Amino acid sequence: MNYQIDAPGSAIRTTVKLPASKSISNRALILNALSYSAYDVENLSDCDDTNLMVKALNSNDRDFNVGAAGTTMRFLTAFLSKVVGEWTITGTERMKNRPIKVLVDALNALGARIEYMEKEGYPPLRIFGSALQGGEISLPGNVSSQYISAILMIAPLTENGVTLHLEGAIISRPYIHITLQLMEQYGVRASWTENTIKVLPQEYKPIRFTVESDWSAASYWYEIMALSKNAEIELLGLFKNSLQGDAAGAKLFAQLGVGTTYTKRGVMLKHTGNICEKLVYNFVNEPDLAQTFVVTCVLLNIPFRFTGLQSLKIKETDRIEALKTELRKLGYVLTDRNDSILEWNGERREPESHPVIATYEDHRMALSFAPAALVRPEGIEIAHPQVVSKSYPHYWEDLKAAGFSIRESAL
Ligand SMILES: O=C(O)C1=C[C@@H](OP(=O)(O)O)[C@@H](O)[C@H](O)C1
Ligand SMILES: C=C(OP(=O)(O)O)C(=O)O
Repeated sequence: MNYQIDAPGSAIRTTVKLPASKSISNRALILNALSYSAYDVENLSDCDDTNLMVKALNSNDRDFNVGAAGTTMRFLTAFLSKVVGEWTITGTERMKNRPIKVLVDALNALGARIEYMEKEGYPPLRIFGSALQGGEISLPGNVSSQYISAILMIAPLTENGVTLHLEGAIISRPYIHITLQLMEQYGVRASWTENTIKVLPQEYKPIRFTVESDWSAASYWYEIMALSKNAEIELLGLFKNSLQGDAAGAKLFAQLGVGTTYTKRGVMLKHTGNICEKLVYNFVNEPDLAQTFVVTCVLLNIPFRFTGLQSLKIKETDRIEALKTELRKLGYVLTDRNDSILEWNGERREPESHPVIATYEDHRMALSFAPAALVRPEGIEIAHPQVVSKSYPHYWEDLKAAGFSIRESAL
């Protein structure tokens, strides 16, 4: 099934209840389990990745399938390695090609026993859970921060605590901060100096915890605002002092003419008319925002140079290739370099007469391309639109409520 999406017939005036952050939801679920909390996490995300975590933590099975959920795969691997028993964990075909060696090596060095069931370095895994010794180890910080978050959350429950020396550049750093801040809210302190994070043996304390709205999901509404001539959009449940690194999207969108006013219940977006001539930015701290800004910039005809994109190659799909291929269909020629830089200097070619945007089982492809309907008189057709459920299940309903027309079309 495809969706044909067309722009609203009149000005957009909408208030959106965003999904809750899946990053925070999945951490809170692990910390709730580790603190033996009797409270439910409030305002938990209803997205696939969080539902998969809930299902795994509440099941009596020994074999887990976490689908396409990266955080669920990585966090559960660490969690299960200290739960006595024998477990297996697998996921989608793509998940079986997303590397996990750095995490497995690190956990094994801390006393775990984890084996590969198929390909060395990749899921599925067999985990022989037991009490963990902990200790002092080095691991690369430049592949995925999720490995680091996964280890940190179980670190206080090891016999000797854990000291992590992070080698190389540290990518997705704000996600490590989210982990440490949530651990602190659950009563555990860690120290982070330069490239070393140290967690002593400690106990978690159960707390009542409410998840904030998802700043990554908010970015698609900022994109809609940037591409609209006349719109007023209110996004509920977002705060200036967010735990999420993707809150940085608000400042960056200011360069694309979108102003943010913080209110008691969220943010109001307004047009400012101040638009940069070229956008240059390093996305190493906010990799999930890259697709939003790439698509917004080309559609606004703003050349860009985006660096720090190295982790995009191992996400739900190779996002650098996916962006290049799909934007080419719309007539934009992007170039990439060193697997980490994506640029557009304004080069165009003849667009396809009836492009269909492929989504590669990547929610962010559908989420970031749908707003293109606002600048294309013929609208935009998106393949496999159901992929959005990975992080934002009610996206299409929210777009309809804002006035977009969304019709099913056959493949
Ligand atoms: O810890 C997290 O919640 C996440 C960390 C990031 O991954 P990497 O650390 O692999 O870049 C991000 O892309 C992902 O969507 C969520
Ligand atoms: C990369 C993402 O998720 P994950 O790595 O958790 O699958 C994402 O949501 O963009």
